Parts: sequence; C-alpha cells; structure tokens
Amino acid sequence: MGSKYCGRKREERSHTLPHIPCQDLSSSSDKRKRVQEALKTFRDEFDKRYCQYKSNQLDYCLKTKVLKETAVSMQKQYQCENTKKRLGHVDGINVGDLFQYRAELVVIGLHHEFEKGIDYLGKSESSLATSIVATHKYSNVMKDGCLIYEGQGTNPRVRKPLAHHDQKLETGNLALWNSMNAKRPVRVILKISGKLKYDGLYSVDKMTQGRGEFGKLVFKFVLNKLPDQPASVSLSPKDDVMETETFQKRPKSRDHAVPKDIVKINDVSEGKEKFPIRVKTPISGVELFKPFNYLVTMTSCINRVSQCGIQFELEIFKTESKGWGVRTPSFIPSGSFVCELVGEFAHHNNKNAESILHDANYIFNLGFGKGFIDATKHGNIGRFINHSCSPNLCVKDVMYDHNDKSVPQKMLFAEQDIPADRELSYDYNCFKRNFKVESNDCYCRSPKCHGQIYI
Ligand SMILES: C[S@@+](CC[C@H](N)C(=O)[O-])C[C@H]1O[C@@H](n2cnc3c(N)ncnc32)[C@H](O)[C@@H]1O
Repeated sequence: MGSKYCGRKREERSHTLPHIPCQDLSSSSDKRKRVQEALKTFRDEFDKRYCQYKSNQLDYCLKTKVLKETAVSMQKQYQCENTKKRLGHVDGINVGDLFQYRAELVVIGLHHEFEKGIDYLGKSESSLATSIVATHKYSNVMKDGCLIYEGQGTNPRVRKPLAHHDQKLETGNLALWNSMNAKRPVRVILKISGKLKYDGLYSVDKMTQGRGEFGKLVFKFVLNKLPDQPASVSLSPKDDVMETETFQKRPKSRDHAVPKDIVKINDVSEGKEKFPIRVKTPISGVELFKPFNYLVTMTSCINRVSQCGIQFELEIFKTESKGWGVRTPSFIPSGSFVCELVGEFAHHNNKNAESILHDANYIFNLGFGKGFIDATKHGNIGRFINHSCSPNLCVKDVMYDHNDKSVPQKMLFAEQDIPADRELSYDYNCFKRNFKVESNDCYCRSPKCHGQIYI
C-alpha cells in the first residue's frame, strides 16, 4: 500500500521537478551535468525518505523537515555542488532555471540558506550579499523590472515571534547594504506560481526605512536587473502578471472588508502629526463633523514637546451607527502606543463646567475633583475613537518628566494585535462617572455589550 502510493506520488511530482534546460554544452557542460545529477540524487533521496515517513505513518506535513534532512545528509556526504559561497553566477546554473524547493537551491549552491531570504559571505562590515529569495511571505514588490525587497527580521507570517521587533541593520540586511555601497551584484531568485526561478544578477541601488505591514520599522531595498543579464525565461504568459503586481495579493476577509470610501480630508492634523490623518466617507454625500482645532498636546502643557506623536497611520471614517470612528489601515502589534487623548483641561469647579458638560460628546471625565479633558473645540484623533464593551485599546496614565500628577495624560495602547482595517475602540466606562452621568445606548455589537455607555 505504502509503496504503491509512493510510486504514484513520484510520477505526479515529476511534472513539477526542477527543470534545467540542456542548452549549454560548451566547457561548462560538465558542471551543468553535475548540478543536474545532484538534483536527481536529491529528488530520489527525498522521495525515499518521504515514503518512509508515510509508511511509518509519521506526520507527512513535515515535508519541509524531510527536504532539509535530505539536503543536510547530502552535504555530509559531499554530494552537493558549489559548496563555497561566491558572488555572481554559479557554475552550471543558468538564468531562467526553475526549482521546486528551497532545499534544492542549497544542494546546488545557488542560495545556501534553508529559510533566510538573504544569503551572504563575510562578517559584519565586510559582509556582502550573495543571493536573495523573494517570496510572498514578505512585502516584496516587482514593478517594471524593479524589485523592492523587504529586509530580514521577525515575520509573523513565517512563525509567530515571541516579540516583534524593528528590523536591524545587521546580518543579511547589513550585507545587502554593503553590496549597495560596494556596487556588487546579487543573485535574485523569485518565487512565482509556486516555483523558484533564478532571475539573474541585480544591483542594489537604494535602501529606505519605513513602517511595514506589521507595524515595525523595516528596510526596503531597491534592486534592478543588470543590463547585461540574459532575459529570463517566463514560466507561462499567465506568470508574467507578477511583473506588475505585488507578490502579496491576499484577499481581505469579508468580515473586515473596507467599504469603498473616498478621501474627504487629506490630513485633518494639517501636518501636525507624523502621518497624515485622512477622513474617509462613503461615496454618497456625508456631512462632515464640526471643525475643531487639531492639537498634538494638552493645552495645559503647551510648553511640552509631544513625546508620543502617533506611530501608526490612522484614519477617520463614518461608522454605521456610532457616527465617526477611527480605524487603522495597517497592523498594530499588541502593546503599541496608539495616541494620547488630547483636549482642553478643565476642573469641575470651572465656572463653565456645567455648559461644557451639557454637550458631553467629546468629554473625558477624569473623576470627581480631578477635572476633565474637553476635546470639543480643541483635540486630536483620540476624540473620534468610539467605545466598545470588548475594546482593542486600553487607557493608561503616563507621567512625563514634569511629574505633575494634576495634569492628566491619558494614553491609548493596543491591548491586543490589531489587524489592518479594524476599528479602534476603548472602554469609556474606565472614566470615573461619579458626578453628572449621561448614558447612551451602546451599539458596539460585542457579545459582552452592557447595552449602555457612560460619559
Ligand atoms: C468621543 S466621541 C467618539 C466619536 C463620535 N462617534 C463622533 O462621531 O464624533 C463619543 C460619542 O460617540 C458615540 N459613540 C461612541 N461609542 C459608541 C457606541 N459604542 N455606541 C453608540 N455610540 C457611540 C456617542 O455618541 C458618544 O457620545
């Protein structure tokens, strides 16, 4: 039963096995033959091991493990080719060659890393990148022949990291940076339609740093194919689509699909925040909120330079039943600072308190004797964040250097990982409501909804 299955699998797989066209029969033909033989040995050995796993009823999802095991065993038996890392082309491998598995690249010496996208030689400042593999797991983009390649770092799409960090200019990232400065070419392997294609030598022309899909700082390397490189062989007319699209075309979940909105205001903060704060509305006409003066700090601390400007792109949008709300177009990791609740600070004994509290939409009550923050006329994006009985943000008191406890600084932090396009919310009931309490019906739709919100 086991061997019958293996036979069928072997036959099926032969259609997708690495294909190296036999076109180069010159002086390097021997090397090419050896590369092909190494691949054949790898495939046969992999099939054998994989069948054993199957017949022993071991978890056959461990395909990656068997692939690596096979390649490592070949390394130990000196059956691999091009074992010494080098810059430039690798003997016996042509631009346009196709491969099925990352482990095969190790066996033939095109890319020596089983998992890491950047392979390099040398150490630290003197390191140079030899090859990169561009897959859909990172936000890599191929546009008009130019590859924008995201640097190396913790990637929740590969495995959930214990802690998600900003990318650092070290190891592979540093090597790519060094290759850029030293103007040394890098081999590029592209993953297209499930196959790995050697696309030839590229130059690293630029490096920028920005916030990535998961909210951390990432490096973006701009690579261009060297002009003297042979045109690569396309997989099929359909596969050429990747030339103009991002690798990362994942459909958005229906639950969190963003309705088609148009940008009504490009930056409500008028340049005061690090990122523009867009106001979006459905295409049908929607009346905008009353104008207000955008502040980045509390009016009681005007001399303080804001130490906590917003760190993520945020946008204001029209919710179905709660008026305006705030959502994030990008992922926000749990624990991240999101924004401060900013407004005019007033005490309850302020002669205008009664009239202010009459229109309590943008009032954050700090408790009896502690005053309140009024964001009616002066405020920031925090004034648009709605209440939820199952919130994704929490409110924390943060002390600044002045250490003045009478000055309220209410900061909102992500209480959990927040996916892109999700509405931000916190629990309004965390504010003390021991003076004039107004209650409203709550439309948060959480299964834990208390039915009312208090302001
Ligand atoms: C700080 S403002 C939030 C922004 C507001 N939605 C707007 O349109 O400007 C607070 C007001 O939003 C509305 N709101 C916030 N959370 C709500 C919820 N869960 N259910 C119903 N209304 C809510 C209430 O009218 C509340 O007084």
